[in-house]
Amino acid sequence: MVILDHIQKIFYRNTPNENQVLNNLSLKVEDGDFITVIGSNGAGKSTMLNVVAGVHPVDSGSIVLDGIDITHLPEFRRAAFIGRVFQDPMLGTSPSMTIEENLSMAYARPNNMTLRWGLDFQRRKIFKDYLKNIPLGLENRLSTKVKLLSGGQRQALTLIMATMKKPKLLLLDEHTAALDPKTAQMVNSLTEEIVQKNNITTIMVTHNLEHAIKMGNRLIMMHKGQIVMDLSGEEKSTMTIPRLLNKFEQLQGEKFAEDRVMLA
Ligand SMILES: Nc1ncnc2c1ncn2[C@@H]1O[C@H](COP(=O)(O)OP(=O)(O)OP(=O)(O)O)[C@@H](O)[C@H]1O
Repeated sequence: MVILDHIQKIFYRNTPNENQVLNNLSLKVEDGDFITVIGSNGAGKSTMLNVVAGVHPVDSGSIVLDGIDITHLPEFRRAAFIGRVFQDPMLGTSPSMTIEENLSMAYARPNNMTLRWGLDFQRRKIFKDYLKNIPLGLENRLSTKVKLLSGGQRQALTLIMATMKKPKLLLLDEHTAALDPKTAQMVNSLTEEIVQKNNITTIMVTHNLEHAIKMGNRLIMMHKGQIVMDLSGEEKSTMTIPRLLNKFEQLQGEKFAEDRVMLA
């Protein structure tokens, strides 16, 4: 279980540009929850993921994971049990290394954070088996350098690397937003499959309202650094895009047409 308790995050504190981005935000994430997170630009969605991952320190409040207070744990220590996939397919993998070298590094974590990873017949077989699950033919390209892969192939690989050692928590920050719709669908299906199969607790930020409704078991909406809607069960499955847009418009006090929400 992950508990965010009254988190405050202020950028440029005590300056004319002071910006309170997380405003007393509290969230309890149950084991096995797959939460989709929506909200308008600047609502604080990425910042919430970043404070959980330890990228930014919080100004107050606490973060507890499985009963352990990780509020002040550095990012690299949290990386041992928190998997992340970002929007940019260039992040998350080492481009000049081969697919199998990248997988091997991920496989060595969290016990071995050095480059002392090895490749042998058995490991190659494990990697091939992982890759066989994705309809991209990567299982036959283990020695291809990652920089030669498409964005979708890289995101799929990053997802596999982030979940290979079953993290306690998986953070997905618009991880399909930069992909074409068909590839995004493939990566989303792979996400659901991996998350369900391994019962990985997941928080996924998305601007795609259809994905937010269809994927996961819980949907939260953020606005001005707070959670303003938290749906699960039938309330979530019967939610519609027009009703979500309506809620956005009520919160913003204006028509939502100019925001970056996609209706695809
Ligand atoms: N590292 C940072 N330093 C200063 N300000 C930041 C930093 N990261 C985010 N912010 C500010 O925090 C606010 C919220 O940003 P955040 O990226 O969390 O929003 P978001 O809900 O993810 O938005 P979007 O949907 O546009 O990605 C914005 O005003 C942003 O400029």
